[in-house]
Amino acid sequence: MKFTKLQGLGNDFIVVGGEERLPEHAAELAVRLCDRNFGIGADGLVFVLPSDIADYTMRIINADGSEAEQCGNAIRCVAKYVYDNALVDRNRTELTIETKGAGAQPVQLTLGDDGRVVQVRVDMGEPVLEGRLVPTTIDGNPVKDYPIEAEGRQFRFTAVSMGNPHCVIFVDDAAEFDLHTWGPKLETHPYFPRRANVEFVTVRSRSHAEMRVWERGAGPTLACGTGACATLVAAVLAGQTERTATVSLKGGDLLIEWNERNNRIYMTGPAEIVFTGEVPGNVLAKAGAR
Ligand SMILES: N[C@H](CCC[C@H](N)C(=O)O)C(=O)O
Repeated sequence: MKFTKLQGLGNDFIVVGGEERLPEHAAELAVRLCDRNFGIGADGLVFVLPSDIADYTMRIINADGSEAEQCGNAIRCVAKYVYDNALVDRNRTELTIETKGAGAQPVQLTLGDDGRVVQVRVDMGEPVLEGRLVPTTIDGNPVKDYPIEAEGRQFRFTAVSMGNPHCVIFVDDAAEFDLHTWGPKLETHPYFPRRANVEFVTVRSRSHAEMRVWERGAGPTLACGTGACATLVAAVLAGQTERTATVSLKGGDLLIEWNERNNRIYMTGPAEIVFTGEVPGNVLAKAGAR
């Protein structure tokens, strides 16, 4: 099985094209191939599949084998993958990528001098503050600055769905916060029936926030695109930033805009191909794949 390894701000993915549908062993494959010792190593395994409503469909499987509804850094990587590999008409720098959580998402490509994608602006759709995915309404109230307890420690969080669930918590110093202790405890908190991505945020100015993330199904990653979108939404709701701000992650910066006119979130950031390769049949067999 041929693959391409890509990364967006150090959030890294194994991207596989050429399949007609999601392989039945996708979860086992993700666990095996994302392993950083026994596999290729990545935060997730991404399949690029045909779509009836967009140029391509992206299916993202976390390193623990769970499928996510959406993934911001991966969608930028998929946009680069399909364009650089001429899987779309190369006269087009505006494409659409279908995701489980947000339908057909428009992406705008920025090309470098070599004619390859260097940056992608993604229409991430509207944030969801109410409803099904993440209980952003508890006792009928939108979950904004809401108390949550984990092993005797009290936090206050804002729940935002970007197609996938996010729990955003403001702390004094995100870069120094004990992510490894509190991230997993909050990821699996009973408030989140499908678990949640957990973002710890420090607002630095009206146009700049710093964020560290514990991702559902992947743990501490260097960057989370949907998490950066959720961070901006929570910071605007808290009156702490403007609707356009830079979110600084451990792996780098994303520009996030929450458009007041259409309520949609736009995320702009890089995507890079690291290497290509092929998984031999004996490794695939260990993951139960044919
Ligand atoms: N772990 C996430 C999926 C990847 C999201 C993140 N890598 C991004 O860039 O948005 C989830 O289970 O919802």
